[in-house]
Amino acid sequence: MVLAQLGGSITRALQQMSNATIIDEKVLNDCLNEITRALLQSDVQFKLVRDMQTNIKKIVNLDDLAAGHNKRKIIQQAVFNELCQILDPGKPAFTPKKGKTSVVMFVGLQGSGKTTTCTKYAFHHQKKGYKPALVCADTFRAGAFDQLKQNATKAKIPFYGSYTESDPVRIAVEGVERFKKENCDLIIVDTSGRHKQEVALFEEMRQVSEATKPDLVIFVMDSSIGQAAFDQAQAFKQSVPVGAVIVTKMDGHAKGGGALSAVAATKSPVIFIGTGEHMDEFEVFDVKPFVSRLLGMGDWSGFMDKIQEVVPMDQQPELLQKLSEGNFTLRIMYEQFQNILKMGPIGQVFSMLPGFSQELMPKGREKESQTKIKRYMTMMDSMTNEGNLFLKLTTKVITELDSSNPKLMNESRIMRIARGCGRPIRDVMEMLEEYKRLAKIWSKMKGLKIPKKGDMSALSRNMNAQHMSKVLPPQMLKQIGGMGGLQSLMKQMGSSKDMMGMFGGAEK
Ligand SMILES: Nc1nc2c(ncn2[C@@H]2O[C@H](COP(=O)(O)OP(=O)(O)OP(=O)(O)O)[C@@H](O)[C@H]2O)c(=O)[nH]1
Repeated sequence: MVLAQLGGSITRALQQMSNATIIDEKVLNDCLNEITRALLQSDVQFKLVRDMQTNIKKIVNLDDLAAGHNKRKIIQQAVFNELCQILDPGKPAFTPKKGKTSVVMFVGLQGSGKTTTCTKYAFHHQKKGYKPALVCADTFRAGAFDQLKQNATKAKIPFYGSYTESDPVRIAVEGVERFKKENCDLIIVDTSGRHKQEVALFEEMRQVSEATKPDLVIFVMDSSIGQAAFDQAQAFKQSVPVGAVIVTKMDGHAKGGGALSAVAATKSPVIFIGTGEHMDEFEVFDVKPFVSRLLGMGDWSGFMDKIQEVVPMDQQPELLQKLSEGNFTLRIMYEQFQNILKMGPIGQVFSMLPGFSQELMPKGREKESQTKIKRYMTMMDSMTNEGNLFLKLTTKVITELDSSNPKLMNESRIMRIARGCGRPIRDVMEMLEEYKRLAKIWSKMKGLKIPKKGDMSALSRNMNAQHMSKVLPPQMLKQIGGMGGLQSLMKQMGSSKDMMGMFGGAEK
């Protein structure tokens, strides 16, 4: 996944350095060399890496380190600042306004994912209430119009193009005019690509740009182009006024460091990344959370957003209430499993937690745990649900799924469940053991203060390190630096709403 290896290497270099008893110039240099190597291997341009190393050396004061301050944090902060600096050109990209016509032109080499990305970009804005439209000014590649037409039809986005007209400028102008009349507020022009940077391509791009006067030109770059990224991005910038970058195929094996180089070359921010072939495999790109995840520092706000995305708002207060009562039922476990499956790759979600790098969750393991979750859910489907009584207390009916007393799961019930789902008895027992383990963890949440509006971010605000340490997997807790590390982390976090508060000094 996205630069995971780089993040892992940097985290290891920092770890090694903070293990050293005395931090002198040599130890610092070793650490920086290690980080430099990792960046170069990830295809970040040589000059950028060299400048970064010089800057860090200027910033990091060895006397501070010797005085016993948190060495790892000081260097990590410096690396964080430098990477943010590279990725943040200092001015935001143009953002289209709803109800006011904007023209956005896409440029990039053939196969970079330009056409796919145009549709993703249109679809993203459509979901936000914009009225987008697509114009296919790619007359170079046979089939380009059909591809755009197909994508646009799928997303129900109006499109314009021609099978016969060979002049891209004419098509672009006609398309933009048509959609202006139709009051579209986001007109996206897809242009031709070439296999390599050619004079003809740049000339065509320049003409389309002059004729349509785009508010924004987006340079689309394939993340796997490696060290060529800087030069390629610069060549495009010299022909048209590139104002933003979208890096595609970040889901592949690409090292991804080229993205950093492209920003430096175009002095334009990365605004989205493409993470798959499908329409919604498209993520807004934010510098600080990205770098933070890269360095294993976590992205608390991203994590909370992810949770809010999957636990429907109306279920949140109820869930919190139950947890605060220490009432963790099998049904809650079932619902949480459902949520975990909805969250997407677990490694990706965990990488948002501080101290946990994505590299730690090997791909195979991820699949394994998803399969296990699904297996547990199948078994739970054989448990008594509504209408099928488990216990009848005087006023309340409790089903197996709603019980929080595992002792009531006797042998005959276990045998019935195993028969019902066609799994061996030991599997059902394993699932119940897992439930007991989780129930024990969550019982520690008893007494948690429930915020009035009951949202998940408020939950984390009220969590103290004690609560948190009991919920985190032991391996993760160890990574953060045990209870002490967690306490200081939470203190630094202040408000978990914005984990970046932790990096207060990172603000420029
Ligand atoms: N895995 C993955 N594939 C992608 C992504 N973006 C685009 N692709 C694929 O990359 C291939 C090329 O994408 P296109 O959109 O056709 O490329 P293009 O740059 O428009 O090519 P031209 O129109 O010839 O200039 C297609 O197979 C896309 O499905 C991405 O983020 N991840």
